[in-house]
Amino acid sequence: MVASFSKVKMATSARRALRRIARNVELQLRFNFANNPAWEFEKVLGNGSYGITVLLADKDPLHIRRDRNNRRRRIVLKRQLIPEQGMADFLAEMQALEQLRGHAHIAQMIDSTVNTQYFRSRGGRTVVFLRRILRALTNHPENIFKIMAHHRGPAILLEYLEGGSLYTFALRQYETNTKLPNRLLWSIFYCLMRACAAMTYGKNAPYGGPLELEELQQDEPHLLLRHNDIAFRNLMFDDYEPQVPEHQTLPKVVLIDFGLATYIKRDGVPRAGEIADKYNMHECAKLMVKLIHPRAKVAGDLYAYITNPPLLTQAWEIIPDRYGYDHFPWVDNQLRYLLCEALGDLNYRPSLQQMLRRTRRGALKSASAYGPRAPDESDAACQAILQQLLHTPDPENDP
Ligand SMILES: Nc1ncnc2c1ncn2[C@@H]1O[C@H](COP(=O)(O)OP(=O)(O)OP(=O)(O)O)[C@@H](O)[C@H]1O
Repeated sequence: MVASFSKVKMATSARRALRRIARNVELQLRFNFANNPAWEFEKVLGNGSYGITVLLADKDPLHIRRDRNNRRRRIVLKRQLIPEQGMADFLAEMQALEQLRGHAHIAQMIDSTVNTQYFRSRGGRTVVFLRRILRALTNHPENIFKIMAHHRGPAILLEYLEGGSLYTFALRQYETNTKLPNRLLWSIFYCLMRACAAMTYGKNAPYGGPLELEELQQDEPHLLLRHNDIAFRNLMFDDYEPQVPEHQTLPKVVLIDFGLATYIKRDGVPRAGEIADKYNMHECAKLMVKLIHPRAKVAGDLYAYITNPPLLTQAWEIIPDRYGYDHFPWVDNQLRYLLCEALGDLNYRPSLQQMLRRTRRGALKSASAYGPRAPDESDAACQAILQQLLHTPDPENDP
């Protein structure tokens, strides 16, 4: 009892210390950007154990550098909290994001460096002055590294995904006890499967090119990439895409944060690709169950036997119980049984190819495909729910 009390105390003081360090790094960054003619520090987006993530905006006084929605360009900057700590996480994230650049369901890395000090200006005062003016006019994102050049350590620049995170979405859904339309559930699930497909092959596309919707590749070697941190907070809503049927009425969901990503060793591991796929898909399927039943016990290793189809699964709580009572009658049966399979015994889980096919079919179902027990599945109802769960300002976090 005493030992566990002191453990809690240590964890609390470690958390407090981390918050203090993050606050200091934030102040330092605010100071760095305070009088910069090109970039402005907008806000802190979050911080983990090793890094801080902030939002920067292009000052663009002449209104010549707008984003695709004709708004000010914004960029996400990730940097270390403490020099040398978490270097492996940064390197892992840079490597994975570089390889996956060009995939539609992965956050797009604009640029990265292992050490911002490489960007220190050299030359006399006049040269430095002229360079500053030129930079303010063109304002290449690389300038951000130059602004931080007197700090040691890695930094990553990412495209800003402004739709909000699935964490906020799931939390508000839970708090408001909202039944999600099946179309929204299928659409999110399909995006997650596409993100899993993205992790099977590298694209190494240059930044700024068109994004490709992920399909499994027969001829490419499997990347064997495991994300290791697929969680609501690491999934972000992006934009609607009029040219992509499944993103026309519902926005795309994108995977971020590859700091804990690892590659399965190819040598001597039979079916290593399948193992990587099933691991990533399993994490996604657990999140989907949580969106249907926020209190479901899918976090541990608790499996139960179901009879139809006969299998051991972690998703038993979302289908009718053994007395035939259905707690979630409004949720599409195809979706629920697919989740039971995806969270079933490892040897019987569907392949990524099957998951892609079945989630695509689900995501393309129309609003009228659902019976009277389903919630309102219309475009307007789905958008109203997104509006309520994502875009309503949070008085605590968005004062
Ligand atoms: N490209 C992005 N667009 C918008 N918001 C982002 C983006 N990348 C990160 N964020 C926000 O910043 C938060 C922290 O980012 P990230 O998860 O990459 O950092 P981290 O230090 O690894 O944090 P954690 O360990 O908590 O996952 C995210 O939860 C998300 O809300």
